[in-house]
Amino acid sequence: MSTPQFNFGMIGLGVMGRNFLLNMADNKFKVIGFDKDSQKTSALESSATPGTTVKGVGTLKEMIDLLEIPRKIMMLVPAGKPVDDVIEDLLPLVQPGDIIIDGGNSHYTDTLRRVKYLEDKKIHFIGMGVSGGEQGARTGPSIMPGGDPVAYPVVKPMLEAVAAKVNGVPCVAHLGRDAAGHYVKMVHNGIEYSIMQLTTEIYEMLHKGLGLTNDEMHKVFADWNAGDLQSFLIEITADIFLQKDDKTNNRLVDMILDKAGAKGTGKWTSQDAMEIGVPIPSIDMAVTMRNISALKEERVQASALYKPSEKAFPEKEDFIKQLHDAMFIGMLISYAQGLELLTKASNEWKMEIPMKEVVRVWRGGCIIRSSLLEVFTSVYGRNEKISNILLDKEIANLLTGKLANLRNVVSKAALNGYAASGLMTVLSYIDAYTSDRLPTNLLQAQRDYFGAHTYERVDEPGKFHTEWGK
Ligand SMILES: NC(=O)C1=CN([C@@H]2O[C@H](COP(=O)(O)OP(=O)(O)OC[C@H]3O[C@@H](n4cnc5c(N)ncnc54)[C@H](OP(=O)(O)O)[C@@H]3O)[C@@H](O)[C@H]2O)C=CC1
Ligand SMILES: O=C(CO)[C@H](O)[C@H](O)COP(=O)(O)O
Repeated sequence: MSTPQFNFGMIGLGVMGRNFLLNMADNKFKVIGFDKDSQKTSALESSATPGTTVKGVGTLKEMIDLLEIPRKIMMLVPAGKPVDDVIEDLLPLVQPGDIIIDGGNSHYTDTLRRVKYLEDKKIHFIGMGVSGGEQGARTGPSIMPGGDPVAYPVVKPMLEAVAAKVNGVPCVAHLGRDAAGHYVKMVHNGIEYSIMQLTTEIYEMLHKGLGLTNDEMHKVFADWNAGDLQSFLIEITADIFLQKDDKTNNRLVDMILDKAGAKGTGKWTSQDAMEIGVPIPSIDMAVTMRNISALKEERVQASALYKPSEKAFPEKEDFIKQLHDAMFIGMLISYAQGLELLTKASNEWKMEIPMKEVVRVWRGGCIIRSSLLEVFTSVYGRNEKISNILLDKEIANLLTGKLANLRNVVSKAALNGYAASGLMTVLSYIDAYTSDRLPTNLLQAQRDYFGAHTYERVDEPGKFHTEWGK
């Protein structure tokens, strides 16, 4: 048996695993990697920074023998069966006290099951969200671990070393019990879906409505990124407009088919929100719009039957300002809905998620990092138990001044045939959430009429039933 000399092992050396491991090596940890694709394993060492200690091995047994005890082994493999396969492969090799980390986008219920399964075998299991994509994993991701309170302090110094830093503080924290880390990452992705959907709607109106070129749209998004919309997603959107296509010399964005892919985290966010009754319509709509985008052939047929082409908007500068405000409110509402889901799911599923830490950890490294997260950190600093950040006065002030512009954008989109479903949903959500009397009294009357479901009254407590029409 070889002398254990390595600090950390990684299984899965694809986009995320390879980069995360090289980041660990850059931070002076001695690391070892394995992938079932032997080409990825052999490519690992040659991509390491000179002077760092990185080893690729051909079997898990070699990795296990070379790791110091307790072993710290992370996997970044696709969610689902591959995670269970890796666990089964590891079980005959590891020993009680060893730590396995799943850093992929696993469904939180799978993580709960795995925590229990491995607990019985005295193996620590940490479900951990990682965000930042390829570049983030290499230079500093946002890291969202949860679960095992005994194992976390053991890996904490390593995670703090590789995480993104904001003002010198690492973007990692223990985010709650059991599967909380994966729950937080799931909702992070739901928010990501919503913000991305909104940017597509703004793009459509800038491009088709105002006739802006890619260069002009680059400038709009770059300007926005220099102001109160500063965020990774606005920044990369600005970049995307400049990218040339190698094959045609057109801009690449114009050559990409309008069919969105999805790996599932957005849908899971919506499913869980429905399960526990938390309204997150902007995230739901973003999932729905990806589904509509996938119906390309049907859309082409339908457009020949129904669709008048979108009309141009006359006034340019004013409308760009209105679009800015619509995007700002949309981004804020995407977070508000996701954060409310986290707050309520934390209670429902007893995860003890520290909300102030969540928004702090999201400030750097992750796909949804933005300057708004600084504002939310202050909101949770004032009241960590707040159920929805819209109930905070500072947030209300930020939002109300821009609301008229969102209304203008939504009404122009509707009148001119733009499918701005995300922005429309944002506006309806605000109007409903801030309404002290919804028309739901009529709905309750209908339920009682046909099903004797009873209703409550405005003037008296209790449940009532009426023999309607008698
Ligand atoms: N890409 C991204 O931006 C992000 C991804 N994630 C999540 O991280 C995880 C990994 O993603 P990503 O790196 O993009 O995926 P990749 O497909 O690029 O890499 C996964 C690697 O794991 C290997 N693998 C699969 N099963 C096993 C196994 N049983 N033993 C050893 N190796 C195995 C795969 O090999 P093979 O190809 O031969 O199957 C592949 O090389 C996923 O859960 C993903 O959702 C999270 C944040 C961002
Ligand atoms: O986790 C991520 C970013 O945070 C991954 O990039 C994920 O794949 C994005 O989700 P989808 O593929 O469904 O768009």
